[in-house]
Amino acid sequence: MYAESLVFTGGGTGGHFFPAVALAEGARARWDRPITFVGATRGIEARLLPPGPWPYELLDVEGFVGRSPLRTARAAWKLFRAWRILVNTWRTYRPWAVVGTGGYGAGPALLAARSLGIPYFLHESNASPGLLVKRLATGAEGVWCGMAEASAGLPGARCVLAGTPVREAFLRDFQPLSAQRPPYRLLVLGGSGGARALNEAVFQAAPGLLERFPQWDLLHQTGAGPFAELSARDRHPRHRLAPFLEFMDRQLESASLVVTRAGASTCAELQAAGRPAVIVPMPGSAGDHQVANARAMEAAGRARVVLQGEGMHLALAEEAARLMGDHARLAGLARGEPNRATDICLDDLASRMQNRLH
Ligand SMILES: CC(=O)N[C@H]1[C@@H](OP(=O)(O)OP(=O)(O)OC[C@H]2O[C@@H](n3ccc(=O)[nH]c3=O)[C@H](O)[C@@H]2O)O[C@H](CO)[C@@H](O)[C@@H]1O
Repeated sequence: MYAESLVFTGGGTGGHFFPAVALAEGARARWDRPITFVGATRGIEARLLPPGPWPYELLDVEGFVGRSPLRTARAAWKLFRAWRILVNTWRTYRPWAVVGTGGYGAGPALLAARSLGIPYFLHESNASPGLLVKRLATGAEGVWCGMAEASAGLPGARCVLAGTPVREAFLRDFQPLSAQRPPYRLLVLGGSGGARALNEAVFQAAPGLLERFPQWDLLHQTGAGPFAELSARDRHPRHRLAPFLEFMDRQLESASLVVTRAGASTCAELQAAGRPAVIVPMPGSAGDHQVANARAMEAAGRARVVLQGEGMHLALAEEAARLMGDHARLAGLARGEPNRATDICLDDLASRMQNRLH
């Protein structure tokens, strides 16, 4: 399945997996070349790849960041084992190129590509690059950056400012906010794994908001972990819960206001769909990139930012109420913009691969 194929690798979290899906969808639309995926058995990709259109291989690897010395050693051993599996296969069935979007799921394939001299490309969504991208950037044919700031952390790399690719379903016109009719939808997103602190704040803020705004309902994505416990708790009759949402393009389209974390893909999707947001960035993300993402959305007039901390449910309720009660203010934050990131990345890939032939 690998011979002459374009391999996509990235995962662990949705923020690393979905940009790989977006790029693979773009590549499928452009070229005839076989596409394969490599990911991790414990990443979100293990749940979302089957029964998709692409052949894939899942390897037993885990993350390094923030682990004890013992777990770091175990992660290193697993990475070595997975790398060896791919190197052995790829010596015979050599891929054409490898595209990695980061996360621990991308480690084995990118390292195997480097060992065998297979051209590889990287995508970094965040303002401050992740561990894997930092280590592998100088040997990459191209490093596609979601944000201009990322290139400062990647000296010597061939960086291209691309933005963060979104899936095909987001590359279309979205119904404008002005066409919506009641009931209006407040959508809460905690990122691919959910966000416990945000869940708590929403549970505290929701009853007051829903009482005050009878034309609104609330759909709250909790994350798979907290879902069962939260489902057992008392809540307002118009406060619905879901562990994970499929078809995010449609979920955003039917929302009038989104309360969310600031993962790079979520920000790119909000922008593509043109939906206003109140963003509560995850504190302590690497290099504080979520705060940077959230501030960039605010500076572009697409969102309001509430920082996590004591009493944040009050600030969140106040900010949400201000928007829910004033459609003109809400519409002012609905600034859609088509996403061109996939084309920028794949144009670069095509030209670099072409140059290698000459
Ligand atoms: C805890 C952690 O490591 N978080 C990181 C992770 O977050 P996370 O995985 O939450 O990142 P993003 O917000 O970038 O992406 C989430 C993706 O999952 C999709 N989705 C989410 C929820 C859902 O119910 N259904 C669904 O399809 C979204 O549409 C989006 O495509 O990657 C981001 C991008 O590198 C980083 O900025 C975050 O700091």
